[in-house]
Amino acid sequence: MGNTKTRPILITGGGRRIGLALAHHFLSQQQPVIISYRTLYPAIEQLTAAGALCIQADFSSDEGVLAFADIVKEKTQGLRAIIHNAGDWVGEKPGVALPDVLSRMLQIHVHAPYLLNHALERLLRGFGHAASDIIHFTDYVVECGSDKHIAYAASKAALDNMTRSFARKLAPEVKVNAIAPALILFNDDDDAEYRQQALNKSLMKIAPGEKEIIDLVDYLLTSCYVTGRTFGVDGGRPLR
Ligand SMILES: NC(=O)C1=CN([C@@H]2O[C@H](COP(=O)(O)OP(=O)(O)OC[C@H]3O[C@@H](n4cnc5c(N)ncnc54)[C@H](OP(=O)(O)O)[C@@H]3O)[C@@H](O)[C@H]2O)C=CC1
Ligand SMILES: Nc1nc2c(c(=O)[nH]1)N=C([C@H](O)[C@@H](O)CO)CN2
Repeated sequence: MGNTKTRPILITGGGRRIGLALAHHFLSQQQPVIISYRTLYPAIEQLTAAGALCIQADFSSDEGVLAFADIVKEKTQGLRAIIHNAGDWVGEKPGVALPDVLSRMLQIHVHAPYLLNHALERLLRGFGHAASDIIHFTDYVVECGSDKHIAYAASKAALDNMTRSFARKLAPEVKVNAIAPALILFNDDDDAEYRQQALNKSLMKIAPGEKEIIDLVDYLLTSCYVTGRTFGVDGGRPLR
């Protein structure tokens, strides 16, 4: 099996919000962490000081994704897990070219996870039954679509489907699951009217914050049986 505490957990987009919270969570448990970051936030220096290996990467091209994978392979012989947190929430808006929206959404939510899972497969294998994990962060809208984020929803739906494909490919050494959040965190520029509208879309009427995701990630990492599944973290939104 190997000591899972020696193999790092790789988190893409670890420089802010959910990815950053996950990185600090694992570091607090003496679990080694590798993160990708695009923007050099102050948080990156803090993560480095806390012991994380922070690798700059822009996944807007396949070359950028594969270059990142090459660096990861130089830095470690094994991975405990890959958490595909990096994502971009872009809607269809006047003045924004539709081909650019579609390719940008597919690049970060489909190309990056697809290429990284293949490129890093070797680092996940060889440690025994259910010894490694891949977790895809999708979205509640995979179930129902979105009239304002069509390309985003389609790209997350592709990522959801890849969860089952990679689960078939990598079992039983590697479990592959998805987490499909609805509102978890607001963005700083969300105004009061938007915030109230968003809260009213679920039964629970809260934006729960990062811990809701962290707790589910912890569960998935401890399972020896669950794979190929998507877990909604959506406050009962489908029932509204
Ligand atoms: N927050 C929420 O309520 C919800 C979140 N989710 C999903 O959960 C995940 C985390 O959400 P959240 O923390 O809010 O995400 P954020 O949008 O706050 O951050 C996303 C991260 O991904 C990185 N990233 C985006 N595009 C690229 C790229 N082309 N190359 C490299 N890195 C990139 C960003 O880097 P940089 O900071 O440099 O731009 C950032 O670190 C995402 O996949 C999101 O889709 C799903 C539903 C709801
Ligand atoms: N990469 C991101 N994806 C998403 C975000 C975000 O801030 N960054 N936010 C949402 C919304 O919270 C949405 O779930 C509200 O209904 C979706 N995806």
